[in-house]
Amino acid sequence: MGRLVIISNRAPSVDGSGDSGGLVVALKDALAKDGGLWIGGAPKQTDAPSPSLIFHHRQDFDIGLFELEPKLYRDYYLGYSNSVLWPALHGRVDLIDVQPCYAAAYREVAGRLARLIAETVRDDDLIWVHDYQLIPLAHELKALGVKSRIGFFLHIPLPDLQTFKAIPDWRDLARWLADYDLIGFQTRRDLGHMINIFRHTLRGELRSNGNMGIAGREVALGCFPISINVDGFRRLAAEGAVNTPAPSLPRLIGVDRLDYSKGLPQRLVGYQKFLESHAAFHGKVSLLQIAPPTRDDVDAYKAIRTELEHLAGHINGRFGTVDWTPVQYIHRALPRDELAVLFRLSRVGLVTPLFDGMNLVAKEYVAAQDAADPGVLVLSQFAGAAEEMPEALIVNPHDPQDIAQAISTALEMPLGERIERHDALYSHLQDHDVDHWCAAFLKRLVSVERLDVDGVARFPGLEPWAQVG
Ligand SMILES: O=P(O)(O)OC[C@H]1O[C@@H](O)[C@H](O)[C@@H](O)[C@@H]1O
Repeated sequence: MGRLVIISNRAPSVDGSGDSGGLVVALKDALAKDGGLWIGGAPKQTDAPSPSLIFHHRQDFDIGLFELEPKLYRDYYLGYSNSVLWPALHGRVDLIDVQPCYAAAYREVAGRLARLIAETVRDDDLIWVHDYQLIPLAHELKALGVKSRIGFFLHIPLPDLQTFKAIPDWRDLARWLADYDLIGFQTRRDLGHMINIFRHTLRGELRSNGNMGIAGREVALGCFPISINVDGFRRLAAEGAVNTPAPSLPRLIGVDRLDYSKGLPQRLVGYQKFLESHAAFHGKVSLLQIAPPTRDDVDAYKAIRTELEHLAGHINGRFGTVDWTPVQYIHRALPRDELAVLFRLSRVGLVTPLFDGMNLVAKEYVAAQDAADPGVLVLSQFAGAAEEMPEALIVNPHDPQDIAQAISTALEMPLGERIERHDALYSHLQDHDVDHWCAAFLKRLVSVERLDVDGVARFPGLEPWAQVG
């Protein structure tokens, strides 16, 4: 039986430190099952990259690191990945920065990485590629004769066809995506966009089994909403809260990387509107916004930071008193256990991105609550999480009045209604935690029929994966 091989731009740490959140938690168990391998970028760049993967053996799985030169990395990561694809796929075509060296670096990295991977994978390995930084990988691997099944999961949104076409290389991207055996999306929204893009670009035909026929082969598509370790996060919050005093005022909380897709200025403007129209709450509520820095070297990120800091200062200057600071703003990351407790002790969770693949903060906020006295989640209609969390207060993040209204509804919501909404949200999460996500994707990847090229279904005997979870 083959191994599970995960490939992502960032690799987990080689010593297991910092494993507590995100993708590593999600994939660790599946990887540990049969001696899995995780291939990802080395944390540092070098002028003399190693000509092969650098392997590290961890107790639970192996890690293979690839190295890149600083300029190539910049053009591939800050450039094409985060100055072209990230804004475009988040619908911010106005922020796309097209430079010829970016696209070339993006392809170069995928090509180089494919050569390193081809040296180590076997036909019966199951390859799972993650996210927008590595879209051309299946194409490159197949060109090198790699016969493993290859799945891809897009963690961020896929926009509609017109927006997608704003990317200069949109045809290539569509073709590269069509080289995967299975493509997974966070939402039905994104899945629908992919079907439309394949139809328009590659004359793809939707089959009755949900796959698409493209140029003589089938590409399986599916919706697999990512999640968190629900029980673990609930325990972290409950245990940590035991010795933490409750805040003196009911608190609203927001936790987001300082990214323009997160709708942070719009959120503050909504809060400002709320304060304008609810004088009774002056001095009686506060907003804690934690916004750790990210991709600081990209201009669009510098601009959003300036805008947010200006707004926070403006609101505090306008409404604050000697005893009351309406907005507390923290521009650094806090440890996960501290965040869990802050979520539990906050009356309202504000998750109002302008466009988001999923948004796990929404799920963490719900998991962290005390079921007997839960807080209320205010959630953007454009977060992928909104498809699964209709019992949140759903808002339009572009409409400050809507945000203001939701804040006041949340603060005034009776206990019975808070419990009812939380119960519904929490029980859905319990049935759809991160293990469920991982198992569902792998089960589907294993079951993909590969009748391509020579008309023969390849790679039988991978059934054990279908039992994950
Ligand atoms: O650029 P960074 O810091 O590696 O972050 C990338 C990640 O950012 C996260 O916000 C996205 O949800 C992931 O999909 C993405 O891969």
